Amino acid sequence: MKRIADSTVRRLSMYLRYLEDLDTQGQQTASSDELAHLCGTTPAQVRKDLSFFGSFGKRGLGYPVHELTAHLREILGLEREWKVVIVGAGKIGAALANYRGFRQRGFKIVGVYDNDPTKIGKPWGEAIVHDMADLARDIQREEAPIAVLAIPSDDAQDVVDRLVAAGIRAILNFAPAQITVPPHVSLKSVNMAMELEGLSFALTNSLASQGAA
Ligand SMILES: NC(=O)c1ccc[n+]([C@@H]2O[C@H](COP(=O)([O-])OP(=O)(O)OC[C@H]3O[C@@H](n4cnc5c(N)ncnc54)[C@H](O)[C@@H]3O)[C@@H](O)[C@H]2O)c1
Repeated sequence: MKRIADSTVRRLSMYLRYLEDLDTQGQQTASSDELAHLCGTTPAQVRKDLSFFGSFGKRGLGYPVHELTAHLREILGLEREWKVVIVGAGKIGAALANYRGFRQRGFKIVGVYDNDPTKIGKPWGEAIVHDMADLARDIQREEAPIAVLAIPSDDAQDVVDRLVAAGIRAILNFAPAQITVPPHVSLKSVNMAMELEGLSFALTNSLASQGAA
């Protein structure tokens, strides 16, 4: 498998969302111009991104919406269900566990874990909070490949090491900590403050360019 940049994968997810909408509306084809316009990129970028994965669409006719939707779902590995465990039954963990969009897109939360004795065994939304002591056993029994980490930074690396030892292959990390994982494990860290800094940059530069005009 060729190494595909994260930015390309993010755009594929975005193309997929718009294509699903177009498919639901019964639209048969979509041009690279249309996809670029919907996704805030350029037609050349759309063609380049999609050309990584073979030749879709015919020149002048655009991309077949239904077929490309199916291809993108396959490329992104969304043809199957992925089991997910959440570590940290706090505010972020609760928001994630209650988000129905994950289930709709094929991510099934199979367990929520915490080390707080006042939370363990208590109902938590539709789930029950499990003891960290059961984490490794449950991951192996469920064959869950994905973990979401929603605990404070202090223990983040220790918990990641436990997750990796238990067989987890991909981690979505919310803790603002520098985490390391072995090469066979994929790690994505979410940082809302960095996203806000991106917006701050965009605002600052658009204000600067308005001022310069
Ligand atoms: N990525 C972002 O943009 C973003 C935004 C807000 C918060 N955060 C971070 O997300 C994390 C969770 O935030 P929160 O507001 O949900 O915190 P919270 O205090 O509400 O919940 C944290 C939970 O983790 C549990 N916990 C602590 N240590 C544990 C361990 N070793 N094993 C298992 N469970 C453990 C606690 O008992 C608690 O239930 C924090 O690291 C926070 O800084 C990230």
